[in-house]
Amino acid sequence: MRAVTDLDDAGPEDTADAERGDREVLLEVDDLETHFPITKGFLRREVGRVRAVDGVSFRVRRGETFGLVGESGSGKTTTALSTLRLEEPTGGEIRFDSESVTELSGAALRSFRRRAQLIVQDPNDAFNPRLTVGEAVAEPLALHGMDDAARRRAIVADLLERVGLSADDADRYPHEFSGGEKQRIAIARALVLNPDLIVADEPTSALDGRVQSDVLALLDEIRREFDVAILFISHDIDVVRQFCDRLAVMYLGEIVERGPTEKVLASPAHPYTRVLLGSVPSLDPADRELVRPLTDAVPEPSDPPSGCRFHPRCPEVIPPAGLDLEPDIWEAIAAFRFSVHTGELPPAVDVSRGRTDRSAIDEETVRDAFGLPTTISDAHAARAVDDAVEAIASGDLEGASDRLADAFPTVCERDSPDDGDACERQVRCHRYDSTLEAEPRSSAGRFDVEPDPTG
Ligand SMILES: Nc1ncnc2c1ncn2[C@@H]1O[C@H](COP(=O)(O)OP(=O)(O)OP(=O)(O)O)[C@@H](O)[C@H]1O
Repeated sequence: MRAVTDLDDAGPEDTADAERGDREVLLEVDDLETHFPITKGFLRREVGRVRAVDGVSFRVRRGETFGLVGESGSGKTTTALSTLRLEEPTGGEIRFDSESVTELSGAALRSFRRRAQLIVQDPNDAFNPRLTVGEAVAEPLALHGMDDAARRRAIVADLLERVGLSADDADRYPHEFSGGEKQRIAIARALVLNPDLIVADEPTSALDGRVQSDVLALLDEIRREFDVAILFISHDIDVVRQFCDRLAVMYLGEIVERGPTEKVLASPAHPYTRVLLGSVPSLDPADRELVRPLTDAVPEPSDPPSGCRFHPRCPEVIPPAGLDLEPDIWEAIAAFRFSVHTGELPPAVDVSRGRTDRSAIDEETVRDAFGLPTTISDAHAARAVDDAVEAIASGDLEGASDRLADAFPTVCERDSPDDGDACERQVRCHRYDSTLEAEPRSSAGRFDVEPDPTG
């Protein structure tokens, strides 16, 4: 497996990050797997599994912010909940402060949960409307045995002030506060047991822009002041960029790329990371190429694609060995192949919605609709494309799909890429596999690697 490493020397702004990077590991997650059974009928027979989290590994160091980013449905929340054992993992290993939490129960599990707190997305879901703010924030203290009411009240008053509210707010009720204020109260409650880790699941996505930044700034301040690590979940790579020391990009239950935030975002190595970045206008410097996926629909985690899960959408899917094609011609053929395979057809050839008449579809329409090149230099490829075009024009989608699959096999469909060695940056992509011919196209390129002891 080829490795990716630093492009830049550390600048002064990297110093604090480097210091956090030297600290010991707090949370280790190895090969985490959380599958949900799909059941059918009266006897609830298992007919399949949603592979929400499927072999995820990462480390969070003391006092650092680690971001998990990915589209909706990629498995971020399930990873967060499974890490805290609020959802039962179906496989893998979790260690916190060097101790396994995978088998904990009873008092030991409660003690772990005291040290690892959760903040949820919508602060409206976080509070019992019948408890005052003071009671809500103090509740964990009482549950964990602090009987002295005056002491509880003093701790709550102090925390409310630290999160930018007033000690008097303790006597008010949650509905009297705005969304941003409620999220501040949730942060105070998460801090009350002095945790080592806060898992923040989209803590700002239910809030408006300005309030979002305030809450992020507060979380950052809290992290410094309380020396607490934060596992930060977000679909918004821009927010992760502002807030996290390191990040991992998730796609369909797997981590596809992981590394220091600045480096991953300056030179994203995995094609999916580049697609994700290309879709964020605010991260789009003039020279950032817009990388589009070959197909749009995200497959179901109950039936993920074989090999690399991103391959049917990957603009850098590896061509079959021995095929003599320009990269852009191959990309057009690959887009054709996977659009036909997934049934994501351009409107001009899609008869399924009744808007297009089959008799109006001839071979030229098919070529135009898929943007296929008029000349393909490789005779074998040209023949296969002609055959598939003809099959589609005559209404035989399945025949076209089979012909294209036969003619254009790819290692990305056949084999799962591995993560490579534990190094500062990890990329799960065959283009980083030194046993294959395909070069990575990313500006991250191939470099020697500083091994990362924390993985
Ligand atoms: N309890 C459950 N039973 C069955 N499927 C589930 C369950 N919880 C989550 N899933 C499925 O697992 C997949 C991952 O969901 P998850 O909520 O972890 O993703 P996510 O990246 O956090 O997305 P979002 O940002 O939309 O919450 C989705 O397909 C989801 O429908």
